Amino acid sequence: MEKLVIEGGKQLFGKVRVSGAKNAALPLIAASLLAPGVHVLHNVPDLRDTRTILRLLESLGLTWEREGDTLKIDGTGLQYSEASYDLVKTMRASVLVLGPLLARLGRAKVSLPGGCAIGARPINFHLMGFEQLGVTCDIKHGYVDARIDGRMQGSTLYFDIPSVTGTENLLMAAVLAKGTTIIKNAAKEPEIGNLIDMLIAMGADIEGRGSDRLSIHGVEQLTAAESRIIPDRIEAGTYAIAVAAAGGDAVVENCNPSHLPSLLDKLRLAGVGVDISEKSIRITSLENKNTIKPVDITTMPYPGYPTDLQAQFMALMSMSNGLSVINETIFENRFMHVAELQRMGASIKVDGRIAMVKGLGGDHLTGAQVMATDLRASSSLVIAGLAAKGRTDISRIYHLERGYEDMVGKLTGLGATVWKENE
Ligand SMILES: CC(=O)N[C@H]1[C@@H](OP(=O)(O)OP(=O)(O)OC[C@H]2O[C@@H](n3ccc(=O)[nH]c3=O)[C@H](O)[C@@H]2O)O[C@H](CO)[C@@H](O)[C@@H]1O
Ligand SMILES: C=C(OP(=O)(O)O)C(=O)O
Repeated sequence: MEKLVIEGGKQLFGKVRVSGAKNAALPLIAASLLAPGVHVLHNVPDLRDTRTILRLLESLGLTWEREGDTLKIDGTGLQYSEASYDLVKTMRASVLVLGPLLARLGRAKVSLPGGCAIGARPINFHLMGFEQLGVTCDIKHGYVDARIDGRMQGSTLYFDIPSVTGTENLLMAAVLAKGTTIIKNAAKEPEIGNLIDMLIAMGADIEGRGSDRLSIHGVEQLTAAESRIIPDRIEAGTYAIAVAAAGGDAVVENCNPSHLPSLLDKLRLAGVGVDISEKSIRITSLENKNTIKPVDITTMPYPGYPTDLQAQFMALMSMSNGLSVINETIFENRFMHVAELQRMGASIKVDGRIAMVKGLGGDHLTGAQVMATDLRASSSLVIAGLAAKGRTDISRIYHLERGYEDMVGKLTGLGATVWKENE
């Protein structure tokens, strides 16, 4: 297994280019199950998770080829097969094949993902939605066995909590259903807009893009199309926070600042320089390094503060000059990074879903041996390691590789001293 080593304490300068979004690439790749022919996707990041979903598609009879960041997926050879536990346990988003398989074959058998380090993460909303469209879903031997004779029938669905992959799964099911499906309290994350654009390019009829009420008028068939994955807002936010924490002056390029309203506001409140243009964010944190102000955050569905940037902001707040309160409302167990940040000198107390962070100033963190527990917990340790004095060794970086393309190369390009080593 590999670990990541960082010699901290260096400010970051220059430019870093953001890759395509993991959380958009996964549903768009799954959507290629919906129609035969060659689907062309541009700006696809090469990540552990995108490789996993492509292996899953291969197991269902699809073929694909990659040239640079362009992926061509041939949806013609689709045949019924199970999505096995071995694949699903490494990536929960594998459940995204359920909707398209039901739409095209009327049958899907997908391993239940189970919980993960950040929470229980049930998929009851997905299953309830499919059942309302006429599907029978049985849970047997750890698998969801879902089937319907003929086409699904459009219906009105309501989510108790807006679920991102739930909305995506039901969108992909409803596009080929008979009649109209309405999804109320749908999630509004930009990745859903990206999926809707792809589905419309394939011939789907969807209204309400960007709102929490989606109307999907089912069509009889879809055709393969060409789409582009949006920039990864979480990767962009991670590098923006990294520059704020380590200090420096750098431009996060090829991103969409309008997808990060809450983070950019919070960084400004923390005293960090934030200048945005259409496709880039310049972060300046030169004199500020020792005067980061404490700022509270509460994670919320989009456009609220994203849970996927909570751990990274906590690393920054541990270097502020005061008390900040972090309220995690989305996942019940997303504070696994706290104990590791404490090993680096952070002062954080957790009470249920609230973390109280006592910032001890910009020069307080010290490098340590720490362990990554999930994807974003890992990136918060990277941020702390960049800002800390001395050497930080982060083990289990396979978590990081699920969602960050070439992080070592990108940080090195900003002037950081960072490398991978065998453990
Ligand atoms: C691949 C992908 O896009 N992953 C993202 C997606 O995950 P994911 O789609 O799994 O997260 P959801 O939006 O579904 O989860 C939101 C909340 O709803 C709950 N819930 C969800 C579904 C369900 O059937 N029952 C239920 O109770 C969850 O436990 C959670 O508390 O959105 C999360 C919230 O922005 C992000 O952290 C993940 O990075
Ligand atoms: C939680 C995340 O991903 P997933 O839903 O794939 O676990 C994430 O991207 O931070």
